[in-house]
Amino acid sequence: MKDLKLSTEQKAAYDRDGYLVVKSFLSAEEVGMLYNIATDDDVLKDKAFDFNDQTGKRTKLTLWFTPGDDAYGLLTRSEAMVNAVQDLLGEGQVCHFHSKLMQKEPKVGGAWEWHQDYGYWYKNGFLFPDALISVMLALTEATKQNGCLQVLKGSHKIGRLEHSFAGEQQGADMDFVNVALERFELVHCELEPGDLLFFHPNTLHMSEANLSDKPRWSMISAYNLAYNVPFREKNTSCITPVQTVTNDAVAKSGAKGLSADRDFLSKENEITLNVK
Ligand SMILES: O=C(O)CCC(=O)C(=O)O
Ligand SMILES: [Fe+2]
Repeated sequence: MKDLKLSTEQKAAYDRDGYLVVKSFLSAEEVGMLYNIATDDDVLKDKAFDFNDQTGKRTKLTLWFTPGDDAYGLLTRSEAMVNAVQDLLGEGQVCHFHSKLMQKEPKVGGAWEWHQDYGYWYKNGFLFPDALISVMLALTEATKQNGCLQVLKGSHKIGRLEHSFAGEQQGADMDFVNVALERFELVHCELEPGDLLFFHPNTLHMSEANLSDKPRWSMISAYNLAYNVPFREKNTSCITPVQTVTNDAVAKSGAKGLSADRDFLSKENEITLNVK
């Protein structure tokens, strides 16, 4: 794992563009181990649920809140990751809101409509979007062919847009999205395994269905600063400061998978499916 010391230029790029790519954060061995856990682990499979797009295509995802001492928990608690998040979010105690393993399978992996993550998190009752961030870690390569993430560069400056249901997802108001598509540059965030993509909760993003014959797996972790106390979300991980571990913890974890007694999200408890 690379010790991420973000430069002033990288921080400025995040503030200006609403996203930042960091190449080769994990070594090939580390990302190989994480991908093997993701594909072989029965707990991760059992706790996965389908999230359907508008056309009925599905993305499997497994979401948990509190980071443990398994390889994924250690990764999200690593000093490198937490310090990078701290650099981008500024002052406050860094907390892990949740991580989700996105399993976009060949031919069936669904699309994600244009949205802002704050379209969801507003419904959880978070007041301060600037205190939240998403970090995508590529476990496989993500390309145009297998449905990599697309962002509108600089669109986080718009502020929160209205969101409504698009399948089971939250989609941003398309009148605004269509204008934003004319005014902001569209960037395909192609990633290699082990790369990171940080993005602001108001950055408009989407991804196409995976019609290729290659899987597109990734983990998306969301972090929050402790002062940003949500009024609907009942899980306390988002206001519990991360207990950091050293950067070699993942490599030393012995490929430990998630335990079944973690606080996994079930679909019935997903707030955005229940709040209008
Ligand atoms: O994995 C993707 O393509 C996008 C997922 C996403 O934007 C989300 O879960 O909020
Ligand atoms: Fe998103």
